[in-house]
Amino acid sequence: MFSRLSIGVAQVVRTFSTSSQNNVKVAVCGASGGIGQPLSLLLKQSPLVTQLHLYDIVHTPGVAADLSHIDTPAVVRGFNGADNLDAALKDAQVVIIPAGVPRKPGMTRDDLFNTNAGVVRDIAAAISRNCPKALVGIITNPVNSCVPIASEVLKKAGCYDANRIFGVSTLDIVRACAFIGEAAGHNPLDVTIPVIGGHSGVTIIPLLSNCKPAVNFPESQVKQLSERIQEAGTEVVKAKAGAGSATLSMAYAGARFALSLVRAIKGEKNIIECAYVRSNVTEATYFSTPLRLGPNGIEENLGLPKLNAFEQGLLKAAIPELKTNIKKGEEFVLKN
Ligand SMILES: NC(=O)C1=CN([C@@H]2O[C@H](COP(=O)(O)OP(=O)(O)OC[C@H]3O[C@@H](n4cnc5c(N)ncnc54)[C@H](O)[C@@H]3O)[C@@H](O)[C@H]2O)C=CC1
Ligand SMILES: O=C([O-])CC(=O)C(=O)O
Repeated sequence: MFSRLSIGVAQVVRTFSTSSQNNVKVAVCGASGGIGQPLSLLLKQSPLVTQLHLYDIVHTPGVAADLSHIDTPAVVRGFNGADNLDAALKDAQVVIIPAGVPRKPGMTRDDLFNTNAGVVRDIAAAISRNCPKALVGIITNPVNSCVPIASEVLKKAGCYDANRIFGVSTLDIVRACAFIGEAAGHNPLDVTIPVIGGHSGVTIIPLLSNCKPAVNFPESQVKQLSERIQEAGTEVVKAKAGAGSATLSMAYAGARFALSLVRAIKGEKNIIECAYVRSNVTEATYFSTPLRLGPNGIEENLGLPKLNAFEQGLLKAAIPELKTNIKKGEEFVLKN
């Protein structure tokens, strides 16, 4: 069930040596939220994490006390309020950020910019002070703008390393595998597919032509599946009817991505994930493509997979939107 997450079942957890020299400290910023809590649970369940720091502006003492009673090796500490942000991040090797407000029906991800831009800016500034070498995964929306925001803040602080800053788009891949698995009659865990571009509407580019095992859907179904993957976040926002956006599937996807970073830090080879990163693959200066991960973040950007005519059309539609989103993030840091 958890094969994509690579987290241990109880037996694995119990046999894991806590004296491992490969300690990995992970910090979650926004740990008390709809994503933050189940994400922190999945990280606590993993034998790969040895220290788990939970930061939020509310409720972290309770979340940390609760999780700390789970019989796995990770030592859990809660950090509440802005005064404790620096301590939460001190020497973290992986920082995952689901802090900020989610969408309500009728909103776009870009409508979250005004609230969430400042949240990401302040956390990025704290990263520069306390853990400039951390691998950072940004979940907060709008991801397309928040990654440029964090990058500009780190540049200003003189510690920017493009290989270490990731926009987490793993949920798009998880959804693509689920929907294609269902449509093709495959176990979704056997499906792999790159989803490239960004993380909002038309900027999400699923590459069904690169799906493994290969799928042979009629054109109309390829279009319908691609649009469903692009609009899947909105599908959840509508179904939750005012109670927020995807949290549980995002926690699953976020844990998978965070644990891929942890495994890379521990020296595991050939870990490939798509993520939204600084890029020269297209005209957009940030773009998600498959990446080979290593202890220092991106080891190799595997570039643009081969696109068919339909997918080239999706790419063409995505670029102007991505450029606008990126510019908005960069200008925010210049002015604020
Ligand atoms: N990248 C992706 O694929 C996805 C991204 N998201 C985004 O993730 C974000 C969080 O979503 P939810 O967990 O559902 O929201 P939520 O409202 O349930 O939780 C957000 C948490 O962030 C905390 N927070 C707010 N300001 C903060 C600050 N300055 N410092 C630290 N913590 C702060 C809140 O106290 C709250 O606990 C949203 O922006 C949402 O749009 C959601 C789903 C998928
Ligand atoms: O749709 C949203 O607002 C949250 C999100 O990014 C997703 O579920 O993909």
